[in-house]
Amino acid sequence: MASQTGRTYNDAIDALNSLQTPYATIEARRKAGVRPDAASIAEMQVYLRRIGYAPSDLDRLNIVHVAGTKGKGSTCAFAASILAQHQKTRGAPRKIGLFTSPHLIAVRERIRVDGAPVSEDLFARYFFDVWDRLARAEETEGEVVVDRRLGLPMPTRPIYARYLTLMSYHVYLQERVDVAVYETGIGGEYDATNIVERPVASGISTLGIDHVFALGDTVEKIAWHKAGIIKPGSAAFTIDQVSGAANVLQERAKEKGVSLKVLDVDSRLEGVNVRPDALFQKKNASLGIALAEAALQKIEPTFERNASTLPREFVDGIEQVVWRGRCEVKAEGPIIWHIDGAHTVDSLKMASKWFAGECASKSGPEALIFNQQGREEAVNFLEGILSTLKSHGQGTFEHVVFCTNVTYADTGYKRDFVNHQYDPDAIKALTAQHAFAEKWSSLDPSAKVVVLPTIEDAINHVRGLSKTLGAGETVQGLITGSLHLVGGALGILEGADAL
Ligand SMILES: Nc1ncnc2c1ncn2[C@@H]1O[C@H](COP(=O)(O)OP(=O)(O)OP(=O)(O)O)[C@@H](O)[C@H]1O
Ligand SMILES: [Mg+2]
Ligand SMILES: [Mg+2]
Repeated sequence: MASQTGRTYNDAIDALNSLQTPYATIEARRKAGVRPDAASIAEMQVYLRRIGYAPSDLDRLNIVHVAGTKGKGSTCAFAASILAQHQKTRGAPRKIGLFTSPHLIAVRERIRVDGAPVSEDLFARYFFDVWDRLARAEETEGEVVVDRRLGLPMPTRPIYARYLTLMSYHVYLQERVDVAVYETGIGGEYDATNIVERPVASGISTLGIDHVFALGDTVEKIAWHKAGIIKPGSAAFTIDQVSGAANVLQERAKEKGVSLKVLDVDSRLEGVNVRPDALFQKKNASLGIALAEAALQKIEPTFERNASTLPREFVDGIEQVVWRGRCEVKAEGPIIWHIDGAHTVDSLKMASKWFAGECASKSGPEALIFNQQGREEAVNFLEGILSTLKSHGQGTFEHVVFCTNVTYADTGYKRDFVNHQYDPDAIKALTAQHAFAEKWSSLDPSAKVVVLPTIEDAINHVRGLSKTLGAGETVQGLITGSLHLVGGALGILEGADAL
């Protein structure tokens, strides 16, 4: 039925893709120094009203809000997974929302209800509800100028990620979600998710350097943005941070009259199987626990925190959490794929350390598939990967492949991955990939480095290496550098409908 009206899931994704800011506009803004600011929030408030909601409606969602440079998604996944286990045994929360970004395999995974991505039909319905409401509101109200810097009227609809954020509120309010876990997109203060005024709790995961153009080039400036999700009257948690960042978080919390609780690794995690078994993940889990506890305290008057042991549901939630594309291992015959969406200096070191540990007991060649599109500084991330590997007793990669984020050799991007935000000429010419290759060859002249146009080509190249294996050997493949790369790779390894 939906197809007759031209309003299928695919139609929604096509319409959504039309809301991407084209590369040329991004460049022009960058040159003019236009950054997200308070106007971005004012606009989101107008859009929310135009789709029929007041900011206070969001209170019904009991939002758990998470910002941070790394570990946001994992923290959110832990919190949501704990809540899901609690729901299973105790019937509360009634319905759990989980809003994350970016997506790995399909856009609709960004908006989950009770663990599952919203179905294609529901996604299409809610997507076009919002689409139509925004157009109608503009027709009746006329154009609104919120952005005084540019003096331009607000576009009819917000851009891609902001549109999905707006839509998520519609989905969760309609579906009567009573706890919604929200990952910020970029930063916090001016992020589209920050129109929530009374979250149940805010959590700030590990801070570091990323999104320098939007957020600033020091960890202090970045911390200022992230602290923007701390709200008067709501609980706030973080884990230990580098000192500059920690101070800014505390100052900002104090200004708002909030006592920001700094969590150690939760001692109740002793004996709990946190995967991967790494400090960073235990920090993410600790934050997830505190956030879930805060949510349960709000919605379930009888819930009592037990300071010495974790309830069974919490342990199950942590041990059974699924967060795809992060520290994932997949065996494919003689190839063992290690898949991790790390894309900052620190997280790439973390991923390399994890890979080195996984390879310690294996024999056979190691192969890297890497990309990061549209960020020139990524060429400097390569050194960290190599030195981490070496310092953890692994040699180096025998084979290194750089490819674009284009999924398939024949058909190009999967619809959910169409991206207008990168320089199309650079993708065609494999400019970034050649720069990576040159850098890697200078760091490790013995590596066999190749540049290939698509993810599919890169995977097939590594598959080809298994033909020359000796007895008992496997190829250890690491796919990292970009969540788009990792999502495309999972799609290829698992079939196009992988989710
Ligand atoms: N607390 C942490 N500190 C450092 N690195 C981390 C941390 N948590 C996760 N990572 C690394 O970053 C990768 C991405 O984790 P995750 O998806 O939780 O982060 P995110 O903050 O949501 O990142 P994104 O910018 O992709 O949204 C992980 O696979 C892991 O390699
Ligand atoms: Mg990020
Ligand atoms: Mg994320």
